[in-house]
Amino acid sequence: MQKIYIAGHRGMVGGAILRRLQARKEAGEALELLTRTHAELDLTNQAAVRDFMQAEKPDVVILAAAKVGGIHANNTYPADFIYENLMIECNVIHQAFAAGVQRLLQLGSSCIYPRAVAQPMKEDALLTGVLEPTNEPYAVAKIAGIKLCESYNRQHGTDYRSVMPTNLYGPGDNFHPENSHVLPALIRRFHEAARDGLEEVVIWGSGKPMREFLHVDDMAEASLFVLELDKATYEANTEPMLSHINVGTGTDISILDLAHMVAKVTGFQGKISNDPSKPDGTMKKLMDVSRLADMGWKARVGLREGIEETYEWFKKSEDLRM
Ligand SMILES: NC(=O)C1=CN([C@@H]2O[C@H](COP(=O)(O)OP(=O)(O)OC[C@H]3O[C@@H](n4cnc5c(N)ncnc54)[C@H](OP(=O)(O)O)[C@@H]3O)[C@@H](O)[C@H]2O)C=CC1
Ligand SMILES: C[C@H]1O[C@H](OP(=O)(O)OP(=O)(O)OC[C@H]2O[C@@H](n3cnc4c(=O)[nH]c(N)nc43)[C@H](O)[C@@H]2O)[C@@H](O)[C@@H](O)C1=O
Repeated sequence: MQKIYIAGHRGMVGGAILRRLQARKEAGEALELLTRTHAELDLTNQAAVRDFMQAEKPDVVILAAAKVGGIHANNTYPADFIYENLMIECNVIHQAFAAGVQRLLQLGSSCIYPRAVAQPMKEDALLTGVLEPTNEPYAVAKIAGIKLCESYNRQHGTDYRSVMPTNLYGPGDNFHPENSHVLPALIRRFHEAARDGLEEVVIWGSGKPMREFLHVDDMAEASLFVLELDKATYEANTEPMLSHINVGTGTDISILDLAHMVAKVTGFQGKISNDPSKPDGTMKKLMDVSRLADMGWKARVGLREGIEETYEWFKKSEDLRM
């Protein structure tokens, strides 16, 4: 029996990972799935995390809990983003180690890479330049997460791995009008405009930035794929001080083209205009996904198909976190 703790199981990614593992358990795999809500266990509380890890002693930890948000939230609450994410990572990774956990997977983000860097971005672009200012505090915390895992591996011989997702979306996303990422924000805004017969929808910034979008089910599958690679394969495809693995689709789209796609899916037929007072952020951040592809994994869900599915979920869901 393998006991797996999924931190952040009520979030978009943690929820998708939990669903996959639950399905495997129902199919007969010997798994014990351990979860705690934020209210039951605040991961920024060191003593609470220590007590939990010591009491439960999981075999494997999946760290999908984090303070997460789009460009506006990152820019408006930088202290929350750096403090909470550093605390969560330090507590979960250190207390997992102290409780004897040998295997751990943590999720970072594509924003760890410098803002002006060769595209597509390879794993070895880490720490080669200046970060994008709109999310620098969050990115610094995510880089610390990678370095925590590498340091425990080097000093203590643990097997702690990191995946770096591109921009994610799908069922369970946060559809808050200001604090969410672009795709859920646009789904909600275009849906409401179509429903209310509005003539115009405004998108933030110039519409020119390019973004790469990965469906959360693909992300959950990739997370478990990396976690379950045998150690020799993982080590042959990474380096001790460059141990993270990019996860993405390898293709991107402009925000304006994305807006047109969401308009089509939601049935909005009016005008799309821009609000140049809002930040563009990084102009391009396309992942080089060859490390993962060489190990045998690639994304499956197409963007249009994924948006249609997410839109159906959005219309049915009563828990939109907004
Ligand atoms: N969404 C995206 O586009 C991307 C996400 N990622 C990374 O993927 C991971 C998962 O993100 P995603 O699923 O989208 O985020 P969500 O916001 O959907 O989920 C995060 C979860 O973490 C929980 N959480 C946050 N703070 C605490 C805390 N102090 N104690 C306990 N639980 C806490 C949240 O609970 P509650 O809501 O109750 O606070 C929530 O359930 C994160 O590491 C994120 O940085 C990386 C790239 C892109
Ligand atoms: C995943 C990644 O997410 C964040 O980075 P980001 O990619 O810049 O995030 P975003 O999804 O919020 O925006 C993408 C683009 O889209 C534009 N845009 C248009 N209209 C809306 C809109 O209505 N909402 C939002 N949020 N953006 C909009 C917006 O101006 C920007 O040009 C990081 O902070 C960090 O958290 C991180 O790692």
